[in-house]
Amino acid sequence: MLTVLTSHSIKMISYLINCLFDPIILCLIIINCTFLYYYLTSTYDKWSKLNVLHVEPIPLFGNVFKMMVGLERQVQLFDRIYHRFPEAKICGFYQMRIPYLMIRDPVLINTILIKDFSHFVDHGIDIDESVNIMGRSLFLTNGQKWKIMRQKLNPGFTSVKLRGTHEQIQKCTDQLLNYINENSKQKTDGTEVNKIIKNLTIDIIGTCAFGMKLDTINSENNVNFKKYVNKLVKPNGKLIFFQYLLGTLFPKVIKLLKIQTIDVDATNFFRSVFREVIDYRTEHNVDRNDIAQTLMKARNDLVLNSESTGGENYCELDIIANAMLFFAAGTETVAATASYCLYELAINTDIQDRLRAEITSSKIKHGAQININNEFLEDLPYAEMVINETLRKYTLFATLMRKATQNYDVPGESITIEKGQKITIPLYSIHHDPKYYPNPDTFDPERFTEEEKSKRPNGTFLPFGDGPRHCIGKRLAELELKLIISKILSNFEILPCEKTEIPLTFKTERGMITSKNEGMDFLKTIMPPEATDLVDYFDTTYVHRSYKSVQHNPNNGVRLRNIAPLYPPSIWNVYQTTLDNGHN
Ligand code: HEM
Repeated sequence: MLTVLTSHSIKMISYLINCLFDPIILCLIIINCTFLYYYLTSTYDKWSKLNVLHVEPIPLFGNVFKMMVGLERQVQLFDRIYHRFPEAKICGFYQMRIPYLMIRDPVLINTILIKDFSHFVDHGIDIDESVNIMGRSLFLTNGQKWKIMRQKLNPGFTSVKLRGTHEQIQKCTDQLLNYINENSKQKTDGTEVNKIIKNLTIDIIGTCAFGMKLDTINSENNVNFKKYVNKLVKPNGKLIFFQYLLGTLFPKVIKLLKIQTIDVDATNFFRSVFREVIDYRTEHNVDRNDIAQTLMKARNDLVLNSESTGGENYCELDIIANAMLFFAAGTETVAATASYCLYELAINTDIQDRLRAEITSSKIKHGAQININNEFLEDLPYAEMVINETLRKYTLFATLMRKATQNYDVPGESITIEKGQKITIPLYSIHHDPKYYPNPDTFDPERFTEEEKSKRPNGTFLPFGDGPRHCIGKRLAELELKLIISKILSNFEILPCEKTEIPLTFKTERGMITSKNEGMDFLKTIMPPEATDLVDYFDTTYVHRSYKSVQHNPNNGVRLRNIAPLYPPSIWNVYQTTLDNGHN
């Protein structure tokens, strides 16, 4: 058998070699290669013609060779280009054969995102909606179709609407606390914080966007939900290969091939779930004033009655795509940010202590010891500083993207950005530029005091983007983050454990910068049982830890005096009384 195969292979190879020396075939190969070479490099003179500073491209790869062969991450590529021209407002590079313009100057960024937004409406990612339903979602739709859909969905994310979801979100975070509590009793070597917060965020979007109680944290019944959300957010080899690789080189061929790049089962699953929600709500006259209701109203206005569609056609799939997008965009992002934040709090206990003190005092001030209320959430300035610093240091998306939808004369420069030009705004690099953030690798919430913020130009802090196309879920994400952090810190002390990776290493997955070894995943959460009497007072274990350190530390008192100013007098008095009453 083997001999037969080998003799066949030899014949085949010698036939091919003969072909190669056939003058006609050789000629055809040379013509094709020349044509291909010309096609792949024909765009490479764009930036030199326009006198834009740029990185010299190499055939086929442009400037992304290192990234394509795995020698650098996407964020490193953009950072390399950003630092290559430190004085330039804009610079050019080539992603394979496509010329990109990087906007470096914060003032220009601000103008493009906000004042001159009408010239840069689109994200500029072309995904054929007939092969991937996500092409219909808000993130990927363009022009007028995006504008109308965004107007319809915006009302679901206003502060007033979100207030209506506090209770739902709070119930989910309570489940999280119970889970951590049980888990930390059973597992003493650390809690997989990131994993359980991911489940929590699925529950939160489930309740807010679908009006469903999923309880992913506790039950394995929701394997379907977990499975299909994962399919939406996990890297999809087919999508990367056909859409991003071949699609960049031969967009027309890929359009013709119509290869499905999204899991059809996931689409069908979300479709049937959303249908059930619609049927249930219609039948039972449920009007919950939540995001699900906003989606249903959009369906009524744009699909069923097709009023105010400005000539655009919408169908049921457009609505389902957005429900799916909320899961894809609203779960991993919040979970990763919350986990990074807890990681930093675990290794910076002074920040953890100060934050807990603020949470405790705000709870008492606003009577939110049992049920968190709106006044409490709005009175957490230090928590906002800590969250902003997390969003800066752990910028999830390396860049923002835009495409010029009209010709645009760059103010103060002799260059016109042509209609169709793709633009990159290097978020990560700006958030880590020592010019705006000295010692950028240090976690320092003080960068976000009002005074420090006023020293930086607009356009230097954009974790959610900016302007009319900024992240629609920004308020929801901030609300979730405050709730998650304040609930956890009120009940647990967070410490690094053996599995915690210090410092963290990173990778880029699905365009999102994530920790490589899930190193921020494992943290120790402790709630010593003997602290419960103090927990009654403060709903926190902070006092217990200080109290313990007082007990065991020969210099006791010193630490207490040091931390005293962090507490408002009311709390400090109770604390002292507790110690005086014999706990010391
Ligand atoms: C920490 C959490 C989050 C971060 C850092 C984040 C970041 C971003 C960024 C950078 C953009 C692009 C904005 C631009 O182009 O100017 C975006 C868009 C978007 N985000 Fe978020 N996001 C987060 C959470 C959420 C949540 C919770 C939801 C929804 C439930 C959500 C839904 C969306 C949607 C639908 C878009 C597309 C908006 C449009 O094109 O009109 N995001 N997000």
